Amino acid sequence: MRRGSRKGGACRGSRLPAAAGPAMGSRLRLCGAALAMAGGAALAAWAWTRLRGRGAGRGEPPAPRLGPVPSIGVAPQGKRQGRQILVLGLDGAGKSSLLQALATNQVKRSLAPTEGFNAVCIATEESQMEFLEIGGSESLRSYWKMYLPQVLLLIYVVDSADHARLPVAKQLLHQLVENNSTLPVVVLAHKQDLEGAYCITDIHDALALSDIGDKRKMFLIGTHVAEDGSEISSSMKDAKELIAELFLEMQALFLQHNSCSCGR
Ligand SMILES: Nc1nc2c(ncn2[C@@H]2O[C@H](COP(=O)(O)OP(=O)(O)OP(=O)(O)O)[C@@H](O)[C@H]2O)c(=O)[nH]1
Ligand SMILES: [Mg+2]
Repeated sequence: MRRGSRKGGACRGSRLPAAAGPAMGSRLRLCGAALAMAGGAALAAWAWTRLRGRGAGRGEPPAPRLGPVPSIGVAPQGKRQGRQILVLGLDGAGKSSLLQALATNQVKRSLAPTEGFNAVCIATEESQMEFLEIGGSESLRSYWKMYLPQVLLLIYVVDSADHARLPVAKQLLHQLVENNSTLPVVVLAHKQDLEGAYCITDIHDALALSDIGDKRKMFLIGTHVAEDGSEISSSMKDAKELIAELFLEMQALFLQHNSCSCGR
């Protein structure tokens, strides 16, 4: 396996330029520090302003809540169907840290492993995004698949420097989406700040993303949350904008589908 550059940017000696896309056979967009997009123009209009404000309390999004894994079929599922974004990945990949940063625009690394689920809400002018992280430890992975049918979008986080566990991360991702050929997937190649972190091209290869169907929308973005207290990196902002836009798009499709079903 080749080693890549840090910081989620261009990949030294990579076979794929930052803006490569169609040649990969799927609708994957590779996104570096500047969120290079390629191929057909899904998500052309970024709407960062939609993400501002309307959180709980003093305009701040609520802090992540921790809790036990809910029984399947009850909250946080149920009537929230069609609004949730599922966040999965191996333990320690950085899911909670990422969510914290996305919710507050500030970096504050989470240190405690998620022992159940972690629900984070980000309100936008148009909708309310509900992120649901299920912890990545082995005992919790059996719950992952149960949440898939009712979410609009899957965010899959990998620790780009955890080379040894990339094959496991790949296997789990492939198992997750094997029976769902259209669920959009955003892969976050996280911890790009770490020495030895694989760049997005290497992560693309290690996860065999080309093999995950050609019907779904798929994106790969390098991210990191570097320093406590600092503002989030531009790649994190790009990821947030991408997720918000994709979420709105999928929610519109979901509502359209539901109203058609009701009219029958
Ligand atoms: N260097 C570096 N460390 C990070 C980054 N993001 C998170 N971490 C650290 O990685 C460790 C795990 O982070 P978490 O956010 O708890 O990981 P998780 O995926 O939520 O793990 P589980 O809840 O156990 O599934 C923590 O010590 C974080 O401080 C990053 O971008 N760079
Ligand atoms: Mg966590």
